[in-house]
Amino acid sequence: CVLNMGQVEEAKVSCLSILTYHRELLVSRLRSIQCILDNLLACGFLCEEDVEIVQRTATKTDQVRKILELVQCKGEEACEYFIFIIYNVCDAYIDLQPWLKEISYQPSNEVRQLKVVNTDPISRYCEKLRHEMNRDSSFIMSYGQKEETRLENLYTDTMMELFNGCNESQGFFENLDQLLGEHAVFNPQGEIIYVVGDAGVGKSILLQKLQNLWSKKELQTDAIFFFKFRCRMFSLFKETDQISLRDLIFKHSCYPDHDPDNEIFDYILRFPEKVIFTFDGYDEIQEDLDLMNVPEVVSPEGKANPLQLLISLLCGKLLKGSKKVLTARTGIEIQSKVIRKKVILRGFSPAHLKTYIDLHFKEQEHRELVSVQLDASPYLCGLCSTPLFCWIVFKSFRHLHAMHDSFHLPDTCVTLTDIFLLLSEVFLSRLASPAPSLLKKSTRSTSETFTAGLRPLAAFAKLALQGIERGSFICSQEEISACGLTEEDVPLGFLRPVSEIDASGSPATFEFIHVTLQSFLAAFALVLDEQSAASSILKFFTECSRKREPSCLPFDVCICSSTKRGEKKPFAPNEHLHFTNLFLCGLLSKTHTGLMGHLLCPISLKRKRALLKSYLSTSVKSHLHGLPYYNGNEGKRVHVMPNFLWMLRCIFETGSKDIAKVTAKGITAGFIKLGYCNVYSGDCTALNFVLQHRKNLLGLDMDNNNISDYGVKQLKPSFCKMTVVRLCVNQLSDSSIEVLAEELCKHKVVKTLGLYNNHITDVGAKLVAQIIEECPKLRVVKIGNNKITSVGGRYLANAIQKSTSIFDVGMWGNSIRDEGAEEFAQALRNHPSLTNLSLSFNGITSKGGKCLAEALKENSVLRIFWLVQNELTDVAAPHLAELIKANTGLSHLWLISNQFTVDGIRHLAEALTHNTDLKEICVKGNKLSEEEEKEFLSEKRLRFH
Ligand SMILES: Nc1ncnc2c1ncn2[C@@H]1O[C@H](COP(=O)(O)OP(=O)(O)OP(=O)(O)O)[C@@H](O)[C@H]1O
Repeated sequence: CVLNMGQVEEAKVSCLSILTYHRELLVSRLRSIQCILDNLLACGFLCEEDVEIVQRTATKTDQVRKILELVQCKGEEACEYFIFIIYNVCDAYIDLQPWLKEISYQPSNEVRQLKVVNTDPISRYCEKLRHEMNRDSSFIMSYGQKEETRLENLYTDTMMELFNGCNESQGFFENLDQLLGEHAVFNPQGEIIYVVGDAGVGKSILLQKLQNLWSKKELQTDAIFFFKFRCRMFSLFKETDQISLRDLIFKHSCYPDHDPDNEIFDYILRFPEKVIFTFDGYDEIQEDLDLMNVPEVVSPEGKANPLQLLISLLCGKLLKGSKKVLTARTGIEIQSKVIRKKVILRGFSPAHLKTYIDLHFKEQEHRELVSVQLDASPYLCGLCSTPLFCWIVFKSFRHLHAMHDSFHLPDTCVTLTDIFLLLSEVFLSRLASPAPSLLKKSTRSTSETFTAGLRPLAAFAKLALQGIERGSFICSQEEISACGLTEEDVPLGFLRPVSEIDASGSPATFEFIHVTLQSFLAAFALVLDEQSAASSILKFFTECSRKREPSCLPFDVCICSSTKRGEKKPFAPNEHLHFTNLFLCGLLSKTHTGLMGHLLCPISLKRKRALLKSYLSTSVKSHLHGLPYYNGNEGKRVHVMPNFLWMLRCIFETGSKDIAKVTAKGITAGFIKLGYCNVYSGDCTALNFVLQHRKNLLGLDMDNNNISDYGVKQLKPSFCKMTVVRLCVNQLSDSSIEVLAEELCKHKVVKTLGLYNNHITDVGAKLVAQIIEECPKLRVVKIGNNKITSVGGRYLANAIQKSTSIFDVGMWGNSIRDEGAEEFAQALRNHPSLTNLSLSFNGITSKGGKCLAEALKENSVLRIFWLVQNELTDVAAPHLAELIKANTGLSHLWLISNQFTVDGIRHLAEALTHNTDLKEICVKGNKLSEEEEKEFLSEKRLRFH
């Protein structure tokens, strides 16, 4: 080995003297003594007796001293091997790696021949973690335990949309590695990587994929520990339970088998950045906030209630710097200051759905059959963009095929209730003897399957309801038996064992395979229950309609708590209750009277249906009446709340035209704002179901949702009434614009069309141009941040030129460049109505700028012109100056972030002296120094800030 210490000139220094020279450092920094001893012993440098002597030494530092003494006694070879162990097992000797660098250590060829076995507790623990993680994450649960599918055979990417602290979309992740990295961090002080999404959108599977990649060392991260927790586990502890962070990690995640000196935990405390935590399902914690009255935990050694430990971890009071991914259902808000980055899962895109079909169905014939049926039903496609629903639908296809030899879903319009009924039918059909394989025909109809399975179904339903009422998603063996379920019933598929807390080997607790299934079964229990008063079916409606403050994480000090003390389950999210209500509506719908009539007494069924109908009609009326209306430019407007969406979903699920009519009539405003309401494509069918009964025209703002092309297709029949169509930030592609062009041009009532931040290309731009040309009332078109080039720019400019109504056009963030700018210049010459135009972020250079400026001299209507962040230079300045001098009536000119220098700006400033109409030119972010800007201080209309 080579010692490079400056004073010694590239000379070979013996390892023995290195050990002498650096003795002090080694004594203070060397940990994991056992691994050194094991290897020295295995290679014969030490004998058993030596090892015993070391072990008998009292303190760690003395042990190191003893080892150094021994190896130095044994000679140069032993000393070299000693250093080689440190070099080889770098994880365990992380503190000594800089030292190895400092001495420029390179192992000699001789020592390389010797074997080093990593017996370091930390490394062994990491291996165990990876091994267990791999075992636990390799399969996706399927129907019952027997039919598990390998994760890699079914996992399909989903859309992961990024958001900043102001909840503005920042685009999409391309791969999972980006989740943990620095990409899209909007708050470096925040500790939580917050992943939210609707029920069944794939939050747990995303974490599972992350775990699986890490276990195979395929995740780009240097984290060596990974602890996964499900938040529902924290509900299992008693209020009085106190545990330490060590117990939380070791006893409830993965236990270290060999760690006599507690090195692993020490290491975790010292290097929290080496740790990844995933906490799945924050919405499932049902604890009372009062717990948080206990003092905050900050000591890693102290004991505390597990929930409090969780909060301390999440806030960074414990293990600050560790990576923490927290998932929750949409709607659970936590304060931005603890969030590091935020991701919203959007489910399968059409391309993902195609991949998923291919993974799910091996036979080409089946793939085609499924695709054809999906293509025929945008509603079904919308449902299938949620992976859970997609999985059930596809499983049902399979089941139908196996049982009835058919490959068709029963109805063209499938509701969520239908989907969960299908799933239950599949489970219950297991009770029957397998269908004769040759004939492949099932002798049982759906109602026969349900009637035959009524006993276990009712028992599962009761169990589910009890859980929902208690706010618990886990049930014990006793509860299962108490509901009348037998050992044979459990494997039917509704339940699965909870593995994490399986201490004795046999799982003592179970959970429903999915919370949404539990909600469905709870609704079933409400319908089937003939003991309680009929009105008890409405109990969750009452609970959901109770006014709540927005839910907030109970982060004691660092996160707001908007709830009153003492209220039971103050922050308990009620989405599963909403789902229960929704399924109740479905089960009591007219469509399912036939089936339900077999399962409970017809009089009782009739009473429940009538009760539900009358409740819904009354409550929708009072809900609409109570909404805050205000007057805007477009007349009476209303901004509806997410609860309204749930109401729409319920109404659709009932299939009742009467209630839909009542609702349509109750919307007295001419403009509904449904922005940021988490509307997904499937909701559009519900909306359309109601809107088709509306007589008057309506403006609809659905910006910032997740509607996608499927949603637009479902809204098709409603566009005839729409004066305002706002679908900005909604994942729309050109096929949506096709639908819009067809409908809007047919009815010609549209005044505002909002489409910014979608995926529209030149093909869509041509269709928007058609809408502009053919709709004489259209005033506002926002089509910024799409993928339009000069080709699409030309279509749009031509259409604008012909329109006499168009007033405001937003075209920012495309790439129409100079060619497009020239077309717009043509359109602007003498345009009679266009008052506000944005061509910002469009790659326009001075050439395009010149054309625009010249054309605008012949325009006296345009007031506000945006050319922000283009490539205009001083070359364009004289032309803009001419325009300014022409005094056309332009009042605001935005030239932020172009490439003007002081010379160019001088032209503009001089021109301004000839103009009285221009209120301001904003030239912030051009190429002027602060010193240069001072020259223009006297011209207040030239703004640099
Ligand atoms: N990326 C994916 N690829 C393939 N299948 C998926 C994917 N994501 C989800 N699924 C399917 O959907 C089911 C439900 O997903 P998951 O449990 O992850 O949803 P979730 O968002 O955690 O729902 P919840 O909020 O209700 O707990 C999975 O069991 C799986 O069958």
